[in-house]
Amino acid sequence: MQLWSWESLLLLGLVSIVTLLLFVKVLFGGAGGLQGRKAMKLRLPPGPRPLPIIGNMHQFGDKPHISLWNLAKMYGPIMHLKLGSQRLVVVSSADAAREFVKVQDKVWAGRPLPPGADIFKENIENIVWAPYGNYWRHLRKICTIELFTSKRLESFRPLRTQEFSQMVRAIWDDSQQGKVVDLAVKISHLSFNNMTRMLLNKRFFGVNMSGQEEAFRFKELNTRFLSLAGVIIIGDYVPWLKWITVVTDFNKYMKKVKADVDDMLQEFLEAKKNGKLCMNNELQNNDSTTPATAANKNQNQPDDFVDILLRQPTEDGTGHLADSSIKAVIQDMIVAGTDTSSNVVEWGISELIRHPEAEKKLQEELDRVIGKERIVTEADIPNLPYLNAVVKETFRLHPQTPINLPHKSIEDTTLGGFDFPVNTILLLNIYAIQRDPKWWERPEEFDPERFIKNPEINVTGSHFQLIPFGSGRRQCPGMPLGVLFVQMGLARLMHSFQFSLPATASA
Ligand code: HEM
Repeated sequence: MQLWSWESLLLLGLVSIVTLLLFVKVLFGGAGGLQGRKAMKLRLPPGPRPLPIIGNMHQFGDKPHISLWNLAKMYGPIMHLKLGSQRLVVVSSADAAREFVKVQDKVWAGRPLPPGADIFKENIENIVWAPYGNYWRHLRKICTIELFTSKRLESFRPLRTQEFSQMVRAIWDDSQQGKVVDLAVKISHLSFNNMTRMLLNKRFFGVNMSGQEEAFRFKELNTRFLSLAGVIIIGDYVPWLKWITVVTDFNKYMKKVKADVDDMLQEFLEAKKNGKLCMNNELQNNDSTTPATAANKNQNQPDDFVDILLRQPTEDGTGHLADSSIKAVIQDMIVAGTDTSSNVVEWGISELIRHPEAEKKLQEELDRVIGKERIVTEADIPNLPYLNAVVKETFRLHPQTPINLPHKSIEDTTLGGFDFPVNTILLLNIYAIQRDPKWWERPEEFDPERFIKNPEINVTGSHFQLIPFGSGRRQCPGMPLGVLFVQMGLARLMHSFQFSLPATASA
């Protein structure tokens, strides 16, 4: 099935706009309608002039982070735009970001509805899209005190070690057989396995795995679902153009993807409840890093996330978390936590290949601290400053959400001398912030040394010039896991292999 791009929807929308433009102009008297009069009283930030009906939608382009960055160079770090009738504030500097998500953290902790929410007409149960309120707070609390504690993450350490060893082994085996190794696929499967083992105690990809087809289907469905989250649906912003998604069958497509993902998650949940989802022992027995017997495997198996979620109460304490909420959380973790993490490792490797002096330096550090006789462990990470610098520099140049997930104001507010009515959408241009020459010398260059000189700058959300996980109440709850995955991914790969460009390729 073809995925509809927002451009094609926009094109269809424009056709109808042309025919209706005249009518609307007469009806609302140009900019003098109620919206217009209200806007005149508000002190709004500068920004490009919106067109009637579509607002600034045409200025987003196919790389909105770049288009918005270019606009910010003209209009400043706090910029006002419109998507249809929806107000947006686009923030492109670290100082302004601090004001919005630290000083006014709570005011901007809302989320707009996800794309196409109107098509589904269901309560939103995902953490990612849940409105700011009791339900979202309850799920975040479960994340903080149950799922992402250091103790819990530590309990999954042997499992992560196994998965990393399996990846290294698979790359080695393929290369020994003269096969072309698709590193991106290997890292992506590793990330998926890592996550599904933590979530469901289920491993999808790898040698002798029976469920490859199921795995590809699940992963493909999730990828489709993720791509839908980034689509701009014209009817969400121009309500009288909702019919476009009906005539183009786009709403049917969205419903089908959502239903397929839901069916699959329901299957996993049922299997889990009936004790039918279980790791096979083949991995354990193949792995040289963990002493293995069938008996100690079951004994050592930590509770997975679904085990924990099944024990959680509802937010009002009257029962257990509904299946629909548990499925939404599983989906959040897979969609938000797998490709994001593996993409950063892939970018890190590609930057190191293009900068052989940095690759050499990292390998010398690994050889000096770990040596050739043992593998890198998570306990080694604090002793690897150059690795940490490479990781931060990769997060800086390659943020996985170049424009942060949208936030929304939950009340009227004033900031920097500007007025923002309730329900204004906030977009942080992380890409622009992390390349701002005010903070970064030669910002386009991959240069881990900048973090050797300033080791105190980190990604945890208190240095606003580096916020790949966002900051404030809505900050990524999976950050500790994401960072660990990238650190270990780069360390294990760089400790095990020498990467270089083929003689015919250029950096
Ligand atoms: C390198 C890896 C990752 C990156 C770069 C990343 C980045 C982000 C960013 C930028 C946000 C939006 C923050 C905001 O709205 O201000 C976010 C939200 C979120 N992330 Fe991550 N993330 C990563 C890994 C993970 C992992 C491993 C998980 C879970 C297992 C996860 C789960 C979530 C969830 C549930 C949210 C929504 C939070 C909310 O709305 O309250 N992420 N992530």
